[in-house]
Amino acid sequence: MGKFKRAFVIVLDSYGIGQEPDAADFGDGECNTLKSIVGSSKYDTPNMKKLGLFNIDGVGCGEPVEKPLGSFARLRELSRGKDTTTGHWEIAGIVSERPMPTYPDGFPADLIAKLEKAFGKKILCNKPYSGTAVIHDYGQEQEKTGGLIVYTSADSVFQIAANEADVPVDELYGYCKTAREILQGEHGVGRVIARPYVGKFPDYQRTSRRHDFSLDPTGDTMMDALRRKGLDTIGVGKISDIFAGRNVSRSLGINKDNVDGMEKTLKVMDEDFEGLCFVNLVDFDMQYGHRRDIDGYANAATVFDKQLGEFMAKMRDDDVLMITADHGCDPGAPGTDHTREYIPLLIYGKHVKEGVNLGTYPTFAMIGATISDMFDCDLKTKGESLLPRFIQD
Ligand SMILES: O=P(O)(O)O[C@@H]1C[C@H](O)[C@@H](CO)O1
Ligand SMILES: [Mn+2]
Ligand SMILES: [Mn+2]
Repeated sequence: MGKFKRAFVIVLDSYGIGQEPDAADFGDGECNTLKSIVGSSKYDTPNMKKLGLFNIDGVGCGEPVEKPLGSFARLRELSRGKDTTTGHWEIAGIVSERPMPTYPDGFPADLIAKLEKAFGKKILCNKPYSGTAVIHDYGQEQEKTGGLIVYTSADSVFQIAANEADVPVDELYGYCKTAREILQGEHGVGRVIARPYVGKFPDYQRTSRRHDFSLDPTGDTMMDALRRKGLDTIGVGKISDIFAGRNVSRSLGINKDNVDGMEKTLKVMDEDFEGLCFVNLVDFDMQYGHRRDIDGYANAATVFDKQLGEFMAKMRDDDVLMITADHGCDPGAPGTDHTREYIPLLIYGKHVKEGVNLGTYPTFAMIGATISDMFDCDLKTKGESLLPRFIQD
């Protein structure tokens, strides 16, 4: 066994650090999620700062520290997408050369007809929409007609929203599974997402029983490589959903919120597993990024940073921590969609050199390649291992 026994990879969903050179191809101009939240009075992340967050190439905000505790890098996305599935798959090693289908004008009529027949229900809306606005605007029609609210975004997603009082969650999951089977090939959207909500007009509330039904990963992932050697691959939050469950040896399930996700992760630290603990903290994106709530996002970053302090204090000598993201969702940008941004990579542990600026790399898959290298596995990926550059001899 090499120097590392447990690798914790924590994805702060949508925590981008500045627009990528090809941001305009994705409809984005100047954008920088980190810069937007650093400006808020709610933002205070001493631990991320100590690790070297503001020492990363081009972050363009915050104060760099003299002696960062971690090694750090800026990663570019090679895949042609700026969504959660594409981003997590690339972190794990897969570069998606072809963009997944998106529907800026809604889903085609013949596809809607096929889905309505399969559901036995009417489809309402069928437009790109913000998920909180769509239930406000269509919730009454949903109650009156018993139809299903279908909507999308700039991402490759097919989202179904319904009031739990009319459509029990398990029934909603059933419709999503049916849609997943139909939405393949040319219409193989990255995710079908169940969006249950409760309440009466105009006070609807989305519940935490969101569930993402992803496409099967289209290439080799770091979980596949680690499982080929019988190592553990634990998922916290929606990691298992994002990879359609493939080679996630144990899933701790959807988090109630980020605090719950970090509490679960802190508990995993008491276990003697060997391999990867892969964590997604989605509130940054879902609760604040898409809602363009700068102070909310900044406060979530501050709350996470406190739990990060607990995590760092609890690490063992043969642990390694990587903190990263999967795309941007700049709360200071126009609209409500993701933004095409570089992601940060902070690496910390007893066997990790302090203060090494690893620079900028062309793909998120550097992470998957590095994890595979740490455990002497054989991941097939375009990423290259950063291990030789930061490992403490
Ligand atoms: O329902 P909302 O507006 O939160 O949907 C967002 C848009 C993204 O495509 C989806 C997955 O991140 O969440
Ligand atoms: Mn995401
Ligand atoms: Mn999102």
